[in-house]
Amino acid sequence: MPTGGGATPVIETRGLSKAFRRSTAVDSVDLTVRPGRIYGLLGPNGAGKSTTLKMVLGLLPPSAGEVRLFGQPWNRPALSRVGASINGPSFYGHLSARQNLMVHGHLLGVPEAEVDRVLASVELNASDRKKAKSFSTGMKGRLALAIAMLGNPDVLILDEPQNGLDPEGIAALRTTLRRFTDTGRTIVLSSHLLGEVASVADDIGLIAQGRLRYQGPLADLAPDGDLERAYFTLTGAGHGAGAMTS
Ligand SMILES: Nc1ncnc2c1ncn2[C@@H]1O[C@H](COP(=O)(O)OP(=O)(O)OP(=O)(O)O)[C@@H](O)[C@H]1O
Repeated sequence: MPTGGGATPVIETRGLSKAFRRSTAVDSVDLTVRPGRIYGLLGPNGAGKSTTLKMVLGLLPPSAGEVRLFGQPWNRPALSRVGASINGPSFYGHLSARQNLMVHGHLLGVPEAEVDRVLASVELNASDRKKAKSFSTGMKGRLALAIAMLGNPDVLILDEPQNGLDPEGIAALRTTLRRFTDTGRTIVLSSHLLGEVASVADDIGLIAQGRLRYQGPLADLAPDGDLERAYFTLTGAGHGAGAMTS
């Protein structure tokens, strides 16, 4: 597996900040996401994860700081190399998985064969006519992932992709994500669940109250192996929030 040690970061933020009227959601965050890695952006509810990812994707303008993509200042053409799923699955409920992908594929100019390849990679059945609105949470998640993967992006940005999945779904997602990064590509995913991020990520960015409290390999987050204690120490959260870590 590539480690991306000395390679140009795929995503970098420097001093990235976002102030809303009443609060600072993201406060001078310096992310460094290296190629070939699964980077887990971890933090409690309201920590600033989604806001950070939205600024990386150009969906929200930063109040201060900068985003670099593939070693260049943020630019829209570079986004064609980035697939994303933000704010939960979004698709046409009255269409099947394949029909949904065909719509998105058409917009991206993606050939039909690519649609079928992506469907297969998330283990959705191309001939299944079931409508997306009646999908299980796991199937909806796989469809959202497939939409993000269309067009063969170099980077996937996924906001809480494990939300609502059962252990089997999380294991299947892990396999799909690992297959993606095995070819040198990169994933950034956010989660407020320590256990879920720890089960997939190579690197961790731990954010709390808008500030980055830790960034580096998962293995170095808690050298003594006690991830939960490290999480609470770094986020300043009370142990009353223990349920959020499993
Ligand atoms: N459009 C907005 N207007 C005002 N405040 C906002 C807006 N979007 C987010 N916030 C606030 O910014 C803070 C960070 O929110 P954000 O959604 O980035 O957190 P998060 O880490 O993704 O949380 P969660 O795990 O709950 O999704 C929160 O206090 C939130 O209420």
